[in-house]
Amino acid sequence: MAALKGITVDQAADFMRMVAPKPRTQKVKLEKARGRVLAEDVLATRDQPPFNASAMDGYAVVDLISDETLQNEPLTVVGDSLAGRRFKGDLIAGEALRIFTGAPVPEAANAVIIQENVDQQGDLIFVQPDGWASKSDNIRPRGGDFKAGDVLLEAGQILDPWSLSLVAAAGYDKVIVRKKPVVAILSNGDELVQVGGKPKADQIFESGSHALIGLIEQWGAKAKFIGAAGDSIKAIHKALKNVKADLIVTIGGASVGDYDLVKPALEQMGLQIDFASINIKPGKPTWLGSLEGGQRVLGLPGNPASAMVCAQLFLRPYIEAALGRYEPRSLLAAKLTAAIPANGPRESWLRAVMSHDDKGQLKVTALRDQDSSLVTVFAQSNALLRRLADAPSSKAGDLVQILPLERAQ
Ligand SMILES: Nc1nc2c(c(=O)[nH]1)N[C@H]1C(S)=C(S)[C@@H](COP(=O)(O)OP(=O)(O)OC[C@H]3O[C@@H](n4cnc5c(N)ncnc54)[C@H](O)[C@@H]3O)O[C@H]1N2
Ligand code: MOO
Repeated sequence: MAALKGITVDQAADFMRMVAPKPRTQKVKLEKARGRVLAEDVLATRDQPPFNASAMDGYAVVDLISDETLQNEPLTVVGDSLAGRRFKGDLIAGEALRIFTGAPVPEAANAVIIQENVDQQGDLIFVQPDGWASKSDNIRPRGGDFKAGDVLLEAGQILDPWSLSLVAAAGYDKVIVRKKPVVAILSNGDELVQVGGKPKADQIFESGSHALIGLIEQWGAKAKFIGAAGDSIKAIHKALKNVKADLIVTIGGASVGDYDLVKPALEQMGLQIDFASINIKPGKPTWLGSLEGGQRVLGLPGNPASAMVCAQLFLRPYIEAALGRYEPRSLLAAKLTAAIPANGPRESWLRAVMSHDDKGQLKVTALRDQDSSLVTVFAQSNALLRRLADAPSSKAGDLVQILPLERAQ
């Protein structure tokens, strides 16, 4: 494909989905499966519960319930049924079975009377006058939760704690999930010092990778941090030469400055550019290319907001596609709390704070300073506010589109 310059946000996101590798699968133990994407439907192999089960502690009885004349007669307790150990035998009219929550109910029994409604004297029980249960009361029918053959979870679903419990209830100790795509990250710039190091007067701490690694893992991929390379073709080349990953992401050095050396370094590795920039603010210099042999590289700009907005909009769709999840961006409508000016020619994604008003309606405030270098502003925001290219100004109360960010994970 010819290199595309200044493509739209939607074109770039679609392109990222298109070049993502086909989903691969692996089997994992259930205790390692949280957050993974199911690759196959999970089918129930047996009924749950596998027998009619008592919902209460009490006495299982045979149908006397409709026959009020017999309700004053005592019943003879003939045994007990415990959760995990059933009563071997059945009941007939006039008999009762001591039974506990979760225990199998014999075939002939059709109600469980809770023990609070019963007086027991030796082997006999007397049901209090208003203590009779109605038919089937307090019995959970076999298969009431799910039946053998039911599709419990579908391929493509993310295994969260609740769905893991369902997989366990169905008896599986392993599940087939989509393999995590591997995303390698290289930061670049002589000015960057890793946390723990001592920055010189003209240096800053490297921070971008810390957000990026977390986001990549939150989105279901495996992040591999290569480190920070200085501004030299040799250092960048060396850092990326033997990297094995589905995608390499570089942070910084994406622009046109004399020391933006990522692309020149990769040219030695046969770099072919897919697109060289995107019509977006922040993040215009974001680019994509592939090396000799097909290794794809996504170049994110160094400014923290540019890197994170573009990771959200372009890296996430790549990861989702590699996990077999084709999810449209889920934008919500929110009411502006304060006016925003007309937009320029680049589609903008403003760092913003969303919340609900007292009527439960979503509202949003664009943060005041949208300079893409500000880590504090990004750290405060919980949504991105989308402004189409050349959008006119909007006033307080207007509805705008927002993309919620999944914070606190
Ligand atoms: N003449 C032009 N200059 C610039 C243009 C342009 O079109 N013409 N584009 C601007 C835009 S837009 C952006 S965004 C930046 C992106 O530039 P780079 O990707 O080359 O980023 P750097 O110059 O390497 O860094 C920018 C900024 O971010 C800091 N940084 C870099 N990496 C990290 C990191 N891992 N952690 C924390 N901070 C990082 C770096 O120190 C710089 O301050 O270019 C504009 N210039
Ligand atoms: O587009 Mo740059 O990303 O303005 O900061």
